[in-house]
Amino acid sequence: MSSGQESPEIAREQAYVELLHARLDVLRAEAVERLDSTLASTGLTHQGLVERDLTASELARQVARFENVDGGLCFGRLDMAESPEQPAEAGPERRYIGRLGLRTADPDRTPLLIDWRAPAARPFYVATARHPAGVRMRRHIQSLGRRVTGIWDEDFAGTAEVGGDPALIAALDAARGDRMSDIVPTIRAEQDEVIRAPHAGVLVVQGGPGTGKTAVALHRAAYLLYTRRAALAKSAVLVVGPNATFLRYIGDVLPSLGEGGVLLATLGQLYPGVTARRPEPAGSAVVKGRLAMVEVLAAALADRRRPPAAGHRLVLDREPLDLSVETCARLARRAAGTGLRHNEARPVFRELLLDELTDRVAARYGTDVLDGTPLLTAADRSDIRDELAADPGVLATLDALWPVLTPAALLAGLFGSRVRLAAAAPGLTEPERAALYRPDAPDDWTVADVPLLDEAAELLGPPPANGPDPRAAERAESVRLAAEALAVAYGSRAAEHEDDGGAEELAAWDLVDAEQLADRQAEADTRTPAQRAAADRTWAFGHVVVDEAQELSPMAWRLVMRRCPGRSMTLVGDIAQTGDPAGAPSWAAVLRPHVGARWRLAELTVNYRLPAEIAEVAAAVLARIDPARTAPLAVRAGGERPWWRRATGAGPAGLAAEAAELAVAERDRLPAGRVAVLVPGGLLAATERAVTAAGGDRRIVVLDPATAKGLEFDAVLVVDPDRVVADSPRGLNDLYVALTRATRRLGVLHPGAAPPAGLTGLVECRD
Ligand SMILES: Nc1ncnc2c1ncn2[C@@H]1O[C@H](COP(=O)(O)OP(=O)(O)OP(=O)(O)O)[C@@H](O)[C@H]1O
Repeated sequence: MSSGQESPEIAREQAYVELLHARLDVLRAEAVERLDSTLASTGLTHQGLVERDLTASELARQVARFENVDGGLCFGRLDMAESPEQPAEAGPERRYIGRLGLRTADPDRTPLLIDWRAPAARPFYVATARHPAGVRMRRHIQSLGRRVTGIWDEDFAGTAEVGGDPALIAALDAARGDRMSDIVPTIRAEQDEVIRAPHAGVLVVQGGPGTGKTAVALHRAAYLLYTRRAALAKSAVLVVGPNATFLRYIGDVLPSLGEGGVLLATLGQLYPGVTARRPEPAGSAVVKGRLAMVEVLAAALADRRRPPAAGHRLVLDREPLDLSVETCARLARRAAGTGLRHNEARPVFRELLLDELTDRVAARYGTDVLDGTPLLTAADRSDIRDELAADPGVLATLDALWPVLTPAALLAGLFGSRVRLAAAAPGLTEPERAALYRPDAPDDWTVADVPLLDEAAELLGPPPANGPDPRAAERAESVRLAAEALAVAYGSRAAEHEDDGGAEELAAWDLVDAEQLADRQAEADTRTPAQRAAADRTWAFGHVVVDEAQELSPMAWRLVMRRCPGRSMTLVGDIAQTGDPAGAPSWAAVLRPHVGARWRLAELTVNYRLPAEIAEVAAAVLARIDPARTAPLAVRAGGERPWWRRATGAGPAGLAAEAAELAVAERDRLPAGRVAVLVPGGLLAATERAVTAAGGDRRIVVLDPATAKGLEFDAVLVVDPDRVVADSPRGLNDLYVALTRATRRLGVLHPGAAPPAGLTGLVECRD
């Protein structure tokens, strides 16, 4: 690896990188200027305003893209082997690889930088000495901001070093911040294959901790947004993560690759209008996650339509009219028989009820004594029906026998009543029903309630609309105007396309159609597709990524599958890390109900997070979870042995104080980076207090293993491993998660006299 200013090659690359930045600066300045003048335009007509908003949001996106890729713009170079197609005088082809594509401003529009996702960049990731993929020399370019700090060449013509990768090792050895970084300069071949896999269908990416599943899933999202821009920019990509801490951790990766427009959400955020904050006892989460809840909800709905035991009485023209249980049940059966969802079938039930009541009222007038024909004409009957339709008693009857229901009302009604639970869930045991019973705060939801609300919304359908939409004509006019605006925007599109031509470009006319645009304009709606998707339960995402997918319950899978009817999905996870008792026992079991056997499995086998010494400790725990599973291979050795220490402090407060002291010492050993104290849930509050008292700062975090899932830290202290295991039916998996979070140092604080059971490879620390 060459480094330092003195190398002439570095100076040459520095000059090229400066040229790239100069081009990027020009493009950014142009975009900013166009954005400013677009926003400053005034006195516009309705159509002009629509056009302005459209252009402004597209330009703002471009500016953000240019700004986000500024650090580490170019990270590689390929010198291609000579090919017969290449004119001899042109010399061998040279490609610079970077975070986006750039071309010269002249009419030739020669490529200056190739987007890492373009096909032309692929050899950078897959070329090997044995299969050079047309590459003669691959160069890794390291930089700090705009300054080139080092280069490293792999010469596939066989004269220089091949193997190892200082750029990768430097990336892995770097201190961790509180945000994940992108890995575009150092993506490995097995990861590249997953990233560029065809978009269609369900792809499961299984891999042990630290194999780059999260990184790969996010880069795959960026890749799909690049290659399928037109479709995905409209339909948006959804990334589902296990908790808010995790989403914050990964939140910078896509923007650093120049990709916004992706919705990151936890499962608890996937039902618009609900924020799932209520804590959930483990027992009820398991029951709520079971597939049996589909039938429970359907039975709860049927229960809400059950006729009263004594039938239903209403008063019409001061005379009582009784609907027997059989009559009510017959009407309900016929309405349900339409196959419509509950709220959608209400107008049908209403018609049936009106028919029944009209017959009954008409019968009061009797028939002609001579020929037995009804005394009322068809017109009379029609008048009676109209009067009945407006009668408050009839409306009350409709509400009693076929009420409009919201998902929240159905669920709160079920959980709030032991009687309703018994009627709807006879197949559950008494303790399981007791776990669901919740009489207080009906509108306070848990994460496990969210898939149930979604299921209920599917059963119920939207509440019925009343009459024709008076705004229909107004809207039709808006759609017409918006279509005109789009046509203008399309006609005046910039000729400049800065990518290497390998993918479709994102443009306004790809993002919206006239109808969407009209909606936006009518409501002054400047939301992106991702923002609109977040507010719409029925949104069909173009691609869905689920991280830590092993944690989803069967009910949660039903919700996620509904968000992606096209089944273009990337599911990443590790069955050995399943901590949620409602989570996945195997990928096949999880996916069978939704896609049968039509899914592909890709495995990642190399561990980029753990040094070999820590990986060895974790591997022994993995063998206890499932002896058939192979631990991923650590890519580097750290040189520091994981340690354990006997806790001497008395009780939880003593243990917490000792943990805090050790955490502060770990932090002080590290020049930069972060320390995590991973404790059983019951010790969280005490340890947080103790860390603050011991002089903790932002570089020390206290978490339970479930929240630490997916995260990583320079040093990790696992407190009371036996209790971590004992705390949950999948406690060993939780311990495995806790032991696999450290990039450099791992310590264990153990209250017992003997060394921690089942943790091999730790050295005792006595000082
Ligand atoms: N090719 C790579 N180049 C540089 N760093 C990498 C590479 N692949 C993975 N990493 C780094 O390894 C670490 C682990 O990656 P990631 O969190 O994606 O793993 P994971 O498989 O999702 O782990 P877990 O199962 O524990 O959540 C991250 O710091 C990531 O940036």
